[in-house]
Amino acid sequence: MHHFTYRDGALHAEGVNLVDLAAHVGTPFYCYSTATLERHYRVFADAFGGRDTLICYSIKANSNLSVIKTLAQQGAGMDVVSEGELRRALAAGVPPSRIVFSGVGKTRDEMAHALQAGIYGFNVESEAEARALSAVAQEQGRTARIAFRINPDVDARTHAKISTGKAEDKFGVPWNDAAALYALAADLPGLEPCGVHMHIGSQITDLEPFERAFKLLSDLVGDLRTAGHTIDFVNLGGGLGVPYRGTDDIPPHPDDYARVVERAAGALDCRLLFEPGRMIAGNAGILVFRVLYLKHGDQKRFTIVDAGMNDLIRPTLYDAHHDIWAVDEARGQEPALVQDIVGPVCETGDFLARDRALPPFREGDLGAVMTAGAYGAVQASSYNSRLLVPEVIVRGDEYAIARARPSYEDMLAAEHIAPWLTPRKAMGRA
Ligand SMILES: Cc1ncc(COP(=O)(O)O)c(C=O)c1O
Ligand SMILES: N[C@@H](CCCC[NH3+])C(=O)O
Repeated sequence: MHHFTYRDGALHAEGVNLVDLAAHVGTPFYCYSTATLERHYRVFADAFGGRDTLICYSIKANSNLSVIKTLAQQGAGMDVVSEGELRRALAAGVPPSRIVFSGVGKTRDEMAHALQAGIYGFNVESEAEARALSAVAQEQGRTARIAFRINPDVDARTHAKISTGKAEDKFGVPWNDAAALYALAADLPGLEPCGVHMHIGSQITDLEPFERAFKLLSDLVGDLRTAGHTIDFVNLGGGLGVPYRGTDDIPPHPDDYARVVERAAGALDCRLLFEPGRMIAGNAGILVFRVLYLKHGDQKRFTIVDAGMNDLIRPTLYDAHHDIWAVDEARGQEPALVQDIVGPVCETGDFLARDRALPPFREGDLGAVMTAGAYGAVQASSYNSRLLVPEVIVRGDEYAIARARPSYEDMLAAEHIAPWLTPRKAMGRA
């Protein structure tokens, strides 16, 4: 459920009319709903009511500081994958004790920074990383709480590019190596192997892979405890899918997901950590565009809009489907036309929708790409020297520009022409 609805003939984000917002901010822009962010966090948290949980919102899905702070105020911890994300979480006032650090390629500097900050723990993805973290912790005289990320070789039945728990994926350590790695970590100075982590992929719409993976993880915890390790938390990662096609592809409800967790890991007597990203932010954001031109090719009708693959790369990268709505309600009720919605970027793959029956947009119309709150703005670029897309957050009738569109001056000021390219003044030599 989200808070983007039609009122008085125009699409609103909560109480804010998107026609007015577009006039103030200019298009394209992302728009986030506070109420949806809060609701999704609550639905997820409430599914585990009564349990000792730490829900670490996965910042990579949407790392806007206002989004992070909105969730932190609900009690969310954060899952970060870089020093940049760690700094964002800290800047938004998230207590370090609620932050976990994931990722296959943490640098020693990043580890040092996170250790100094006093984070809850590290998800460690290789023996080499465990050794590096041990060395960094020793230098600082600190102890790093760690969970090895276990690769269970389970097919998450999602898009190949966002599946992370198969043996051929770069993530985690092989299931069969786990016992030896925990034994090693227990011997290495500066490490406290006290958790187990797993994250099998993203946009998962089927509970069965979760069930299989969590069961394996639970068995592993039993084995590790028998081997003498104190395991006080299990981190079940994120991955729960969201509906991208209106009401056609409703993924499992967090309550059903919670039942799977309970069945597989409920008896473990330890803290449960989660790292949901998309499930919290996906439906809380839209990308608003304006139609520039209409063009009828030999075979197709193209609606050329001012948002492109640099602003939202998911359709290009994963052939992802996003619903597209007209901001003008009346336009949305006219008979649909099959068309491609394409951006201005000079790439054939620059499209937001292909061969889709959509409203008969006209020049100047506003449209909204739905379910764009996760992996949207964070994956935007300035390809074709287009200005990085701004982000707006709404709460009730209020809105705030949470990240402003840079100016062309900002864009040019970030670069320096190599000195040898600027002709030197004549030195007065004969
Ligand atoms: C380690 C880890 N945790 C959590 C997430 C968040 O996943 P999702 O947005 O699908 O919930 C990801 C991304 O897939 C991840 O790599
Ligand atoms: N970027 C992907 C999700 C990646 C998940 C990261 N572990 C998407 O847009 O669907």
